[in-house]
Amino acid sequence: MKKINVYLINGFLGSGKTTTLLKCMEYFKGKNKKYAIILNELGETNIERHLFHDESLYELLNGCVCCSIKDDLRTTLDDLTETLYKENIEVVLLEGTGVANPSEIMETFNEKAYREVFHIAESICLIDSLHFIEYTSVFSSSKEVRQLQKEQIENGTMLVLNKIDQLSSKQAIEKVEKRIRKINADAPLIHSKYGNGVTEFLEKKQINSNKEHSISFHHHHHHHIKAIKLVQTTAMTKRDLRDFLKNNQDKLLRAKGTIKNSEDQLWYHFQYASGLLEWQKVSENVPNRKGEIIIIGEKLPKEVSI
Ligand SMILES: Nc1nc2c(ncn2[C@@H]2O[C@H](COP(=O)(O)OP(=O)(O)OP(=O)(O)O)[C@@H](O)[C@H]2O)c(=O)[nH]1
Repeated sequence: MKKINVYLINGFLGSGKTTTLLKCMEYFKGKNKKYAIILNELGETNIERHLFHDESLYELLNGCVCCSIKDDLRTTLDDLTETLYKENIEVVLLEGTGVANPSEIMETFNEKAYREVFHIAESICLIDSLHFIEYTSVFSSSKEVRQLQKEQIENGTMLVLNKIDQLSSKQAIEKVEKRIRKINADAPLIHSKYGNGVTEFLEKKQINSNKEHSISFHHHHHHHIKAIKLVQTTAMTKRDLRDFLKNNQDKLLRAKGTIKNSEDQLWYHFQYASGLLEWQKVSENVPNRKGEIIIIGEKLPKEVSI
């Protein structure tokens, strides 16, 4: 039986994984290939669920805990295997958490039971061009963060230097590339803005070969990045949130969520990555909606309130 092609989308927090996943979904839709999505989210709820309508969606919600992800993934893959053929699913798109080591995921797919069904077609590693140097510098990042990024890049079969629009000079791009190449000298590398170019690469590759390639895993443990989920119980203004993020910027790597703004009583999704905060008005109406904020960082206190 023909194996199901799996596309892993990894990369550090805020590097553009979801943006790229959405582009991949469009691509496979255009090819009339049915896909299932596996989201490996931090925190207990998937904040980005609203981006995925009517899709075959599976969620791994405890992804940040080293190793427990394997059990979660096995359960998901067992469920998925049952429905794959019934629903004619040909492709699986899996987005890792920004802080998971992709080798855990690859190792699970490589177990005998799953190897017979699935084939990892590509392990796409997104890199945030603007912050990569900072995130891998001994002066501005922790050992855990550096190690994690190294593992993600080592395990990529395709490297995507994303957010290239944020780098102003050729020299800056070369510096990032040089550092990436020290970690992974062989995988093809593309420059990208908002995940553009990834599907074109996949298309070209598919035309050139249908051969299976073997992927080796590089695996280390131990990182102390954690996610905290906050439920919004009291009214909040956009400014409250902005102040909170600003005051905690040294500890925060990423935040996202949905909140009700007490000024106009409207709901907003927000994204905070690399120090930048973006808002998007919520269009869909969900009865009894609750505000939710996921913050991800190092050295976060046990309890946080905004
Ligand atoms: N300027 C710029 N912004 C980008 C680019 N790609 C993505 N973004 C923005 O960066 C933010 C994070 O992008 P996501 O696609 O959510 O990143 P992610 O890797 O899925 O984030 P996590 O799931 O938290 O790890 C969003 O606000 C995107 O719109 C890019 O190429 N350039």
